[in-house]
Amino acid sequence: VFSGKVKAANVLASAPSDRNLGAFKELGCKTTHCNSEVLQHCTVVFLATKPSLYRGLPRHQAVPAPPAVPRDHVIVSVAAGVTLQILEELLPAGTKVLRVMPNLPCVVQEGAVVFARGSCAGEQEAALLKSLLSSCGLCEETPESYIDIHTGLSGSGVAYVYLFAEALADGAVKMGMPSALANRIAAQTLLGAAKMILDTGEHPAKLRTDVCTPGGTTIHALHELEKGALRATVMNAVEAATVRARELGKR
Ligand SMILES: NC(=O)C1=CN([C@@H]2O[C@H](COP(=O)(O)OP(=O)(O)OC[C@H]3O[C@@H](n4cnc5c(N)ncnc54)[C@H](OP(=O)(O)O)[C@@H]3O)[C@@H](O)[C@H]2O)C=CC1
Ligand SMILES: O=C(O)[C@@H]1CCC=N1
Repeated sequence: VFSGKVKAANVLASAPSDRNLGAFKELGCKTTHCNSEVLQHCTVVFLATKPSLYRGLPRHQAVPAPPAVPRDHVIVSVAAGVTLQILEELLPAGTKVLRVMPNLPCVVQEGAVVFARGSCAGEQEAALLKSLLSSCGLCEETPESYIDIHTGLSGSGVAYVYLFAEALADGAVKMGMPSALANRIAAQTLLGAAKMILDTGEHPAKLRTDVCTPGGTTIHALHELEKGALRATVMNAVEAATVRARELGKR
């Protein structure tokens, strides 16, 4: 909607309450509390409920679809861990289904999204989804096995980055800088560092070395981060979220 690729008036969002629907209304999207209305009016349907909702559902009933999901519909799930196999078991046979893992910065069109397609979804559905989601940022089709890893790296990863941003700013506050300024500078530091990786194509280790003046400030700071095992801790975090995503997929 933000990119202009989809007209807000052509979007119909459904949820039991108005908790999240207000944001859709503000954008000019239509809303309902009746899921089957979405199936009636829309051919591309995103399932964005919590993964736990899929657990224990009887086969072929993930979508209350009287009488079934029509053959021209494309169903896209964003639920962490919920596999294509589970989705295909839950949906009527022959349903074109794709599985996506987005991350929060999609809302500012700087997201990182990967997706994989089910056995009945072809090139056409993959191209449609890629075209829609490319407006949210980087969007790649990958083997399904990468989706849980992407969840640990990026879906959840933005939260680790926020924690790091908060810690950077807190360090500056400790040293006497006002919090609002420290937060803005911490965010710009992350943005600039990320842009350098993407624009130069350099490995982060090379760029990090470039910042380290011999005997200077950075190497003293990096020594502290190594003593705190920052790298091993972050690797453990990615692993923990990936393992959890795999658990969420178990029925
Ligand atoms: N948060 C994130 O950064 C990311 C989340 N995800 C995935 O997105 C999904 C949603 O997570 P999140 O946005 O955090 O959770 P939210 O609770 O904000 O959103 C879930 C929505 O599902 C609605 N809902 C619940 N039951 C039904 C139902 N039977 N039919 C239709 N809608 C229903 C809820 O309605 P109501 O508003 O009435 O409660 C709510 O609006 C999860 O599967 C998660 O794994 C994936 C990537 C990133
Ligand atoms: O925490 C979660 O389970 C979801 C999936 C990725 C980001 N948030």
